[in-house]
Amino acid sequence: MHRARKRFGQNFLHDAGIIDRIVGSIAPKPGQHMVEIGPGRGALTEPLLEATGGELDVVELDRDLIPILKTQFFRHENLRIHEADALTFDFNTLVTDDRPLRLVGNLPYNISTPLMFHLLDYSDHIHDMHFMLQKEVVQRLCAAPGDNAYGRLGIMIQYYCEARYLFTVPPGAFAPPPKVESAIVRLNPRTTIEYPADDPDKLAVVVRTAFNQRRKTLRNNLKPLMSAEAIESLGLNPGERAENLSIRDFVMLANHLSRTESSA
Ligand SMILES: C[S@@+](CC[C@H](N)C(=O)[O-])C[C@H]1O[C@@H](n2cnc3c(N)ncnc32)[C@H](O)[C@@H]1O
Repeated sequence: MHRARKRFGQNFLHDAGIIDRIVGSIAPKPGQHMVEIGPGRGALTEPLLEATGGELDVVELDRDLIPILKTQFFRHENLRIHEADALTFDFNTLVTDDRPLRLVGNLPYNISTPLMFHLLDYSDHIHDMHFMLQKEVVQRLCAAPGDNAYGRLGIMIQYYCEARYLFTVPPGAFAPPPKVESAIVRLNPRTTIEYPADDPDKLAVVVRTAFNQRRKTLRNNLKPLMSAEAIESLGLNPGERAENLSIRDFVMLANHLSRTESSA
């Protein structure tokens, strides 16, 4: 018998109603290229295989789960089991035709943020991603300017993806139950970025610096990068706080930084 491992963030789904609701929101169809990250003991794998007509890629790190999955799904010859760390896995190796990937995962909470950033590298090949995450993380991913949860994570992810909070999942849906509530998020990589940054790395720097001390103004937080006059010249109020700026505002600040640095 496989014992749930804390190290791998193993909280297995066992509530049939919640599993149905998750798969219903994903709405997988035959012929689509679904990929599940962290299949665990197969709670989502089974209905995903059923919906796609038997084709699925899964990426699982815990090597003790691999033989269990192989035994459980031995009839499914189009289930491809990859024993790998999703954080370093090259998702391009799964792209073998013109079908975009649809990613699904009840993710270990400790890897969720780095994993989402890793997956952004493949966004050209991804149609959508549905993840179960800690509720607070989903709130941050989907937050709008002015929300308490609005900050670095939401801005950087929403720059690349549309993010939607689908629903909350209580701890009792898992065995063992986690200490916190969870939620399902849908991320759709944008086909075109409305306000592109000249250099996305500069956008990351500006956002990080602007939120350095949340209660402080742009004038104060951005001092190491630009003057209050420069902020004003972009039509922004230096007395404003970062939490009230739109993604477009951050892009303007980042582009100002790239342009002044390249002309210096
Ligand atoms: C929260 S459990 C979910 C299991 C199953 N999908 C479910 O819903 O019951 C997370 C799963 O991700 C796996 N995992 C943890 N870290 C991983 C990583 N870096 N790469 C791939 N899988 C990982 C764990 O072993 C576990 O099976």
